Amino acid sequence: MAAASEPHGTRYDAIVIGAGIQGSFAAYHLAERGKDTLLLEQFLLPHSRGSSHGQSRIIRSAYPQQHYARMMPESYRLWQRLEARAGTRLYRRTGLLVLGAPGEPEFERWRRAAARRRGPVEQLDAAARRRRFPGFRPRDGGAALWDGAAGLLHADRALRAVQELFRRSGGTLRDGEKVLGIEPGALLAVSTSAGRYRAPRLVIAAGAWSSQLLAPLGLRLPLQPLRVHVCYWKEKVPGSCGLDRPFPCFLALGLPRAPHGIYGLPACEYPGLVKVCYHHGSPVDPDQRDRPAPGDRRPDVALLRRFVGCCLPGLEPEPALLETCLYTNTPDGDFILDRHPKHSNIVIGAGFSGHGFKLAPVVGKLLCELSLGEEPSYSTAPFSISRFPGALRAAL
Ligand SMILES: Cc1cc2nc3c(=O)[nH]c(=O)nc-3n(C[C@H](O)[C@H](O)[C@H](O)COP(=O)(O)OP(=O)(O)OC[C@H]3O[C@@H](n4cnc5c(N)ncnc54)[C@H](O)[C@@H]3O)c2cc1C
Ligand SMILES: O=C(O)[C@@H]1CCCCN1
Repeated sequence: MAAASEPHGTRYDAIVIGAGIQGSFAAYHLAERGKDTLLLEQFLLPHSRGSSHGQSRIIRSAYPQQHYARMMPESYRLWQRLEARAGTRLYRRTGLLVLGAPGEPEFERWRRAAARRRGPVEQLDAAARRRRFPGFRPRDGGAALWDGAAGLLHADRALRAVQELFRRSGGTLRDGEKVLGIEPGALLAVSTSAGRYRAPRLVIAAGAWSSQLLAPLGLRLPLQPLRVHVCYWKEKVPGSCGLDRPFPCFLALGLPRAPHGIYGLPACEYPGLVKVCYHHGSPVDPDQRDRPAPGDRRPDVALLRRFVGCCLPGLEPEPALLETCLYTNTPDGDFILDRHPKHSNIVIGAGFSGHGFKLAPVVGKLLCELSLGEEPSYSTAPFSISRFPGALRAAL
């Protein structure tokens, strides 16, 4: 059914704010369910100012938390379905090495989770790791897990594909249109820089900008936008660390000077350049992302130099390219997927804490189910707003 133009704003069945990967998947699921859906994006698409740009994101089943591991089989299936429908390749299998040290608490958490599930994640002894992956020279006495089905997702291409399918399912995508105000109610209203729209349900998936939209709705969530440096390192031997080489994605845990972990992916978006980054950043206003504070000496880049120099002998230990991206972190690193505590027809998807891309097909489905008032396919208890009592008090 086409959206109806009314004196108080064009009417839709659902409005989604934010055309990053989470909002785009939420909108796609709503449109697939026959809902006349409007997806609003403040920037002209494509853009690189949020969290979903670039050409590589890790996808893995290895997860220390059950609530994510349980969603991964369906997420892989939905990515496959998207590939088939869009007729484009989004997933490349590379495997994932999880590097750590026996007895180190974080690594043990991953190891116990892998053992409990008896799934696709196996232990790798030091000799096997050296033989199969000579490009890695981890610490003495180190240990490894191997997730053989893991790989990478082509992020920009995936975002384009899901937005295209959303449109093909009858959805309306309006970019370059910033949401300026939300009036709650049974039929809520959304005002933008270019118009006014009404709908009985709203999904807010505004990434690092979420707090700006939620504060006027009485909700103060502990969301911290972080500027993250994305560093690329040149192979010493051309072609040695590409997608077709025994150079998998990796995650190095429990490093004394890098408590949040260091990760990497084979050369993919730029020929000969391997992405190796620190899984953390510095607090930032998302509109000032590209203006680092004076005196910022990039301590993350310094620790990456040391890591590359000692553990990845096939790479030049100086970054060849540096880009920026945004994380939006919660204090516990878990997502927020919930209804607004006071306005139940407003659903929030936020705080993806640097690990949300792989799960976006399932996250979008959950946001769609929550906004349709249905029982979600997976328990959303770990993602609830009530785990932040301060936010609730402010809202009610
Ligand atoms: C460097 C980096 C590496 C990562 N690596 C991985 C990985 O390996 N694996 C993995 O699974 N995940 C990874 N992630 C995390 C993943 O990319 C994010 O969790 C995900 O992209 C978050 O998507 P989003 O839709 O919430 O946010 P965004 O992509 O930022 O989308 C939010 C959108 O809302 C729009 N918006 C905001 N306010 C308004 C408004 N008022 N009006 C209209 N539009 C608005 C914004 O412009 C933006 O486009 C990584 C992230 C980064 C930055
Ligand atoms: O979600 C992931 O798999 C990665 C892990 C390392 C940091 C970035 N995100």
